[in-house]
Amino acid sequence: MPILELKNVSKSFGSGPSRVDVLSDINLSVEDGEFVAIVGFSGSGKTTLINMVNGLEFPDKGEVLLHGKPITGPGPDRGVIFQNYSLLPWLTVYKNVKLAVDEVFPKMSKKEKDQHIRKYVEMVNLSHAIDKMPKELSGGMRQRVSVARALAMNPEVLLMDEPLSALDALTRGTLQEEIVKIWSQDQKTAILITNDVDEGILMADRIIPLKPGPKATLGPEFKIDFERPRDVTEINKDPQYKRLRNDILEYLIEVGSTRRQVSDQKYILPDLKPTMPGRVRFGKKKKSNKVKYF
Ligand SMILES: Nc1ncnc2c1ncn2[C@@H]1O[C@H](COP(=O)(O)OP(=O)(O)OP(=O)(O)O)[C@@H](O)[C@H]1O
Repeated sequence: MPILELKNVSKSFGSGPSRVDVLSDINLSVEDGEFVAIVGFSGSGKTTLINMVNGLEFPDKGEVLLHGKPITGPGPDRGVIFQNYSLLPWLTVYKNVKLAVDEVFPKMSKKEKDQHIRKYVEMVNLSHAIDKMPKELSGGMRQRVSVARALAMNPEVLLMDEPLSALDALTRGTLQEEIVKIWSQDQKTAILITNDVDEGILMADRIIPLKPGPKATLGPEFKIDFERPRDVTEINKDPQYKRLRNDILEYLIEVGSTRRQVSDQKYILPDLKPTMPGRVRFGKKKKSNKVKYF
């Protein structure tokens, strides 16, 4: 059974003339341990989609199921990393992580808890800053704390809503690497919301475009089967990577322009920036380096 399923999900906001039909007929099935990226235009409904998985929003139609049961609210089985860090400014790095750990593991001994917190802070390379306040940290460091906090809760599913989009390319590359490393070590299931096709290709097993709304729905999936750990330099040189990237972008641009003809809503295209400099390697190893198309 898939760990997560969205079945015929539709979601609107408001009523009467101000009603916005954001998502329509969304179907998604995610297997345990998979890394899925949902890529789409700004304003197409990506956050609404992830909020339903997180239990912050509920579908008007259809159902969102975790282990076959409807999601009724947020829970420790799902860890979320947002774009805007969401750290408590009056707590140190250690205490920001501890707050989450206290909530999820109330029975853990003081010593175990301390080791647990330090392990995750170490995992994101922030041991040297463990007693610093958020205001003393750079954007990338703050986002690392968010990653450590989400992972220290040991969720089954890691939900990431454009977690790296505010960061510079180098920090972004390093954090992409760290997230994939931890995902592969801890065998988590991960859902990444991004507007960056390259990020999806480097990190995920599958990319699913969200067609822009109104009534946005999921498009055909693109299987990403590059060998892991993924070497950015090697991938950048691979003609299959270029083909795959072009196919996804072309698809997004095509559905974007079709939708614009039937809607006056404005969309911002996903990132079309050049690929990052080759420095990092991504995730666990896979047998084949063939790219599959569906
Ligand atoms: N609580 C709400 N009430 C009314 N409208 C909403 C609400 N939440 C989202 N919307 C609308 O739903 C649409 C999709 O928003 P959403 O934030 O899900 O898009 P997104 O793809 O995540 O955008 P971005 O990439 O810019 O973050 C937008 O038109 C937004 O104004």
